[in-house]
Amino acid sequence: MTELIMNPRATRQAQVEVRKIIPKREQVLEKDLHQFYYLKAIIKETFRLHPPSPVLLPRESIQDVTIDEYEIPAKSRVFVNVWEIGRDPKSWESPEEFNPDRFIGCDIDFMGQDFGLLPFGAGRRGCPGIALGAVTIELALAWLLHRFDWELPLGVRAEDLDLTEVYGISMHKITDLVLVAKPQLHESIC
Ligand code: HEM
Repeated sequence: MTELIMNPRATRQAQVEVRKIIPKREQVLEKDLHQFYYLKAIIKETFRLHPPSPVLLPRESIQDVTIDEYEIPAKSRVFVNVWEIGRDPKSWESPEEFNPDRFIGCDIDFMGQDFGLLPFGAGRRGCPGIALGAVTIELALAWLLHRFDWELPLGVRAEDLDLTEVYGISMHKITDLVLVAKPQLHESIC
Protein backbone atom coordinates (compact mmCIF):
# COMPACT_ATOMS: atom_id res chain seq x y z
CA MET A 1 0.00 0.00 0.00
CA THR A 2 2.93 2.33 0.60
CA GLU A 3 4.25 1.79 -2.90
CA LEU A 4 0.75 2.18 -4.30
CA ILE A 5 0.05 5.46 -2.54
CA MET A 6 3.30 6.75 -4.05
CA ASN A 7 2.31 5.41 -7.49
CA PRO A 8 -1.26 6.52 -8.16
CA ARG A 9 -1.12 5.45 -11.81
CA ALA A 10 -0.44 1.83 -10.82
CA THR A 11 -3.18 2.00 -8.17
CA ARG A 12 -5.69 3.31 -10.66
CA GLN A 13 -4.79 0.66 -13.21
CA ALA A 14 -5.30 -2.12 -10.67
CA GLN A 15 -8.59 -0.59 -9.50
CA VAL A 16 -9.90 -0.35 -13.04
CA GLU A 17 -8.96 -4.00 -13.58
CA VAL A 18 -10.55 -5.28 -10.37
CA ARG A 19 -13.69 -3.17 -10.66
CA LYS A 20 -14.20 -4.10 -14.31
CA ILE A 21 -13.93 -7.82 -13.61
CA ILE A 22 -16.09 -7.69 -10.46
CA PRO A 23 -18.87 -5.37 -11.62
CA LYS A 24 -21.96 -6.55 -9.79
CA ARG A 25 -20.96 -8.62 -6.80
CA GLU A 26 -19.88 -7.35 -3.44
CA GLN A 27 -17.07 -9.78 -2.94
CA VAL A 28 -13.92 -10.63 -4.80
CA LEU A 29 -13.62 -14.39 -4.52
CA GLU A 30 -10.67 -16.73 -4.84
CA LYS A 31 -12.04 -18.02 -8.14
CA ASP A 32 -11.76 -14.50 -9.62
CA LEU A 33 -8.06 -14.13 -8.94
CA HIS A 34 -6.80 -15.77 -12.14
CA GLN A 35 -8.25 -12.85 -14.11
CA PHE A 36 -6.15 -10.18 -12.38
CA TYR A 37 -2.96 -9.52 -14.34
CA TYR A 38 -2.05 -6.06 -13.17
CA LEU A 39 -2.82 -6.82 -9.52
CA LYS A 40 -0.47 -9.81 -9.69
CA ALA A 41 2.19 -7.63 -11.36
CA ILE A 42 1.93 -5.20 -8.44
CA ILE A 43 2.41 -8.04 -5.96
CA LYS A 44 5.45 -9.39 -7.85
CA GLU A 45 6.97 -5.93 -8.00
CA THR A 46 6.38 -5.48 -4.27
CA PHE A 47 7.98 -8.85 -3.53
CA ARG A 48 10.96 -7.84 -5.70
CA LEU A 49 11.61 -4.63 -3.79
CA HIS A 50 10.37 -5.66 -0.36
CA PRO A 51 10.74 -9.43 0.14
CA PRO A 52 9.31 -10.26 3.58
CA SER A 53 12.29 -12.59 4.16
CA PRO A 54 15.26 -10.65 2.75
CA VAL A 55 17.69 -13.54 3.34
CA LEU A 56 16.65 -17.16 2.79
CA LEU A 57 17.18 -19.94 5.31
CA PRO A 58 20.87 -20.84 5.43
CA ARG A 59 22.07 -23.73 3.28
CA GLU A 60 25.17 -25.91 3.53
CA SER A 61 27.07 -26.99 0.42
CA ILE A 62 27.39 -30.78 0.27
CA GLN A 63 30.43 -30.84 -2.04
CA ASP A 64 33.11 -28.52 -3.41
CA VAL A 65 31.65 -26.38 -6.16
CA THR A 66 32.79 -23.49 -8.37
CA ILE A 67 30.23 -20.88 -9.38
CA ASP A 68 31.67 -18.31 -11.81
CA GLU A 69 35.05 -17.52 -10.25
CA TYR A 70 33.98 -18.40 -6.71
CA GLU A 71 35.20 -21.65 -5.17
CA ILE A 72 32.83 -22.85 -2.47
CA PRO A 73 34.20 -25.70 -0.34
CA ALA A 74 31.97 -28.48 0.94
CA LYS A 75 30.21 -27.73 4.23
CA SER A 76 30.16 -23.96 3.64
CA ARG A 77 27.20 -22.09 5.05
CA VAL A 78 25.52 -20.24 2.20
CA PHE A 79 23.12 -17.31 2.51
CA VAL A 80 20.99 -16.17 -0.42
CA ASN A 81 20.31 -12.44 -0.25
CA VAL A 82 16.95 -12.10 -1.97
CA TRP A 83 16.70 -8.40 -1.16
CA GLU A 84 19.95 -7.69 -3.01
CA ILE A 85 19.03 -9.93 -5.97
CA GLY A 86 15.76 -8.01 -6.37
CA ARG A 87 17.72 -4.77 -6.75
CA ASP A 88 20.54 -6.09 -8.91
CA PRO A 89 20.92 -3.91 -12.02
CA LYS A 90 22.29 -6.94 -13.89
CA SER A 91 18.90 -8.62 -13.47
CA TRP A 92 16.51 -5.67 -13.41
CA GLU A 93 16.28 -2.48 -15.44
CA SER A 94 15.96 0.62 -13.21
CA PRO A 95 15.86 -1.68 -10.17
CA GLU A 96 15.02 1.03 -7.62
CA GLU A 97 11.91 2.06 -9.54
CA PHE A 98 8.52 0.60 -8.55
CA ASN A 99 7.22 -0.43 -11.94
CA PRO A 100 4.70 -3.31 -12.06
CA ASP A 101 4.61 -2.97 -15.85
CA ARG A 102 7.92 -4.84 -16.00
CA PHE A 103 5.96 -8.04 -15.22
CA ILE A 104 3.29 -7.54 -17.89
CA GLY A 105 3.83 -9.89 -20.82
CA CYS A 106 6.69 -11.53 -18.94
CA ASP A 107 6.78 -15.08 -17.55
CA ILE A 108 8.83 -14.34 -14.43
CA ASP A 109 7.06 -15.71 -11.37
CA PHE A 110 7.87 -16.32 -7.71
CA MET A 111 7.36 -20.09 -7.74
CA GLY A 112 11.08 -20.77 -7.32
CA GLN A 113 12.13 -21.26 -10.94
CA ASP A 114 13.18 -17.66 -11.63
CA PHE A 115 16.20 -16.93 -9.48
CA GLY A 116 15.81 -13.16 -9.86
CA LEU A 117 12.59 -13.26 -7.81
CA LEU A 118 12.63 -15.57 -4.79
CA PRO A 119 10.34 -14.14 -2.08
CA PHE A 120 9.29 -17.69 -1.12
CA GLY A 121 12.72 -19.22 -1.60
CA ALA A 122 13.31 -22.24 -3.81
CA GLY A 123 14.10 -25.92 -3.80
CA ARG A 124 13.46 -28.49 -1.08
CA ARG A 125 13.50 -25.90 1.70
CA GLY A 126 11.34 -23.44 -0.25
CA CYS A 127 8.21 -22.12 1.45
CA PRO A 128 5.49 -24.81 1.65
CA GLY A 129 2.89 -22.07 2.29
CA ILE A 130 3.43 -20.38 -1.07
CA ALA A 131 -0.05 -21.07 -2.46
CA LEU A 132 -1.81 -19.93 0.72
CA GLY A 133 0.48 -16.89 1.07
CA ALA A 134 0.03 -15.76 -2.54
CA VAL A 135 -3.77 -16.18 -2.55
CA THR A 136 -4.12 -14.40 0.79
CA ILE A 137 -2.19 -11.38 -0.44
CA GLU A 138 -3.99 -11.27 -3.78
CA LEU A 139 -7.41 -11.44 -2.11
CA ALA A 140 -6.57 -8.83 0.52
CA LEU A 141 -5.20 -6.36 -2.03
CA ALA A 142 -8.07 -6.97 -4.44
CA TRP A 143 -10.58 -6.27 -1.67
CA LEU A 144 -8.79 -3.09 -0.58
CA LEU A 145 -8.70 -1.74 -4.12
CA HIS A 146 -12.21 -2.89 -5.03
CA ARG A 147 -13.95 -1.38 -2.04
CA PHE A 148 -11.97 1.78 -1.34
CA ASP A 149 -10.08 4.66 -2.82
CA TRP A 150 -7.03 5.51 -0.72
CA GLU A 151 -5.58 8.89 0.22
CA LEU A 152 -2.93 10.25 2.52
CA PRO A 153 -4.22 12.22 5.52
CA LEU A 154 -4.50 15.96 4.99
CA GLY A 155 -1.08 17.60 5.02
CA VAL A 156 0.92 14.39 4.50
CA ARG A 157 2.82 14.15 1.22
CA ALA A 158 3.83 10.88 -0.46
CA GLU A 159 7.43 12.06 -0.70
CA ASP A 160 7.54 12.49 3.09
CA LEU A 161 6.67 8.84 3.85
CA ASP A 162 9.32 6.97 5.79
CA LEU A 163 10.23 3.86 3.78
CA THR A 164 12.77 2.56 6.28
CA GLU A 165 12.44 -1.17 6.82
CA VAL A 166 13.58 -3.16 9.84
CA TYR A 167 14.62 -6.76 10.00
CA GLY A 168 12.71 -9.11 12.27
CA ILE A 169 11.11 -12.52 11.77
CA SER A 170 10.03 -10.78 8.61
CA MET A 171 10.96 -7.41 7.17
CA HIS A 172 8.52 -4.61 7.92
CA LYS A 173 8.27 -0.83 7.81
CA ILE A 174 9.59 0.99 10.85
CA THR A 175 6.58 3.32 10.89
CA ASP A 176 2.96 2.47 10.27
CA LEU A 177 1.33 3.64 7.08
CA VAL A 178 -1.72 5.79 7.87
CA LEU A 179 -4.21 6.23 5.03
CA VAL A 180 -7.74 7.53 4.62
CA ALA A 181 -10.09 4.90 3.16
CA LYS A 182 -12.85 6.31 0.99
CA PRO A 183 -15.58 3.71 0.44
CA GLN A 184 -16.54 3.28 -3.18
CA LEU A 185 -20.25 3.72 -3.56
CA HIS A 186 -20.36 3.13 -7.29
CA GLU A 187 -23.28 0.96 -8.43
CA SER A 188 -21.00 -1.91 -9.32
CA ILE A 189 -20.43 -2.89 -5.69
CA CYS A 190 -23.78 -2.00 -4.12
C1 HEM B 1 3.57 -13.92 1.86
C2 HEM B 1 3.65 -15.04 2.55
C3 HEM B 1 4.92 -15.83 2.76
C4 HEM B 1 6.21 -15.56 2.40
C5 HEM B 1 6.75 -14.35 1.64
C6 HEM B 1 7.03 -16.67 2.85
C7 HEM B 1 8.39 -16.78 2.66
C8 HEM B 1 9.16 -17.84 3.07
C9 HEM B 1 10.57 -17.99 2.82
C10 HEM B 1 11.44 -16.99 2.05
C11 HEM B 1 10.97 -19.16 3.37
C12 HEM B 1 12.40 -19.72 3.32
C13 HEM B 1 12.52 -20.50 2.01
C14 HEM B 1 13.93 -20.82 1.59
O1 HEM B 1 14.87 -20.60 2.36
O2 HEM B 1 14.10 -21.31 0.44
C15 HEM B 1 9.82 -19.77 4.00
C16 HEM B 1 9.83 -20.96 4.68
C17 HEM B 1 8.73 -21.52 5.27
N1 HEM B 1 7.43 -21.07 5.19
FE1 HEM B 1 6.83 -19.37 4.28
N2 HEM B 1 6.21 -17.58 3.48
C18 HEM B 1 4.92 -17.11 3.44
C19 HEM B 1 3.80 -17.74 3.91
C20 HEM B 1 3.80 -18.95 4.55
C21 HEM B 1 2.60 -19.64 5.01
C22 HEM B 1 1.18 -19.11 4.79
C23 HEM B 1 3.02 -20.77 5.62
C24 HEM B 1 2.24 -21.87 6.29
C25 HEM B 1 0.94 -21.97 6.26
C26 HEM B 1 4.48 -20.83 5.55
C27 HEM B 1 5.26 -21.81 6.07
C28 HEM B 1 6.65 -21.91 5.91
C29 HEM B 1 7.47 -22.98 6.48
C30 HEM B 1 6.98 -24.13 7.36
C31 HEM B 1 8.77 -22.73 6.07
C32 HEM B 1 10.02 -23.56 6.41
C33 HEM B 1 10.25 -24.60 5.32
C34 HEM B 1 11.51 -25.44 5.59
O3 HEM B 1 12.31 -25.07 6.43
O4 HEM B 1 11.67 -26.48 4.92
N3 HEM B 1 4.90 -19.71 4.88
N4 HEM B 1 8.71 -18.95 3.79
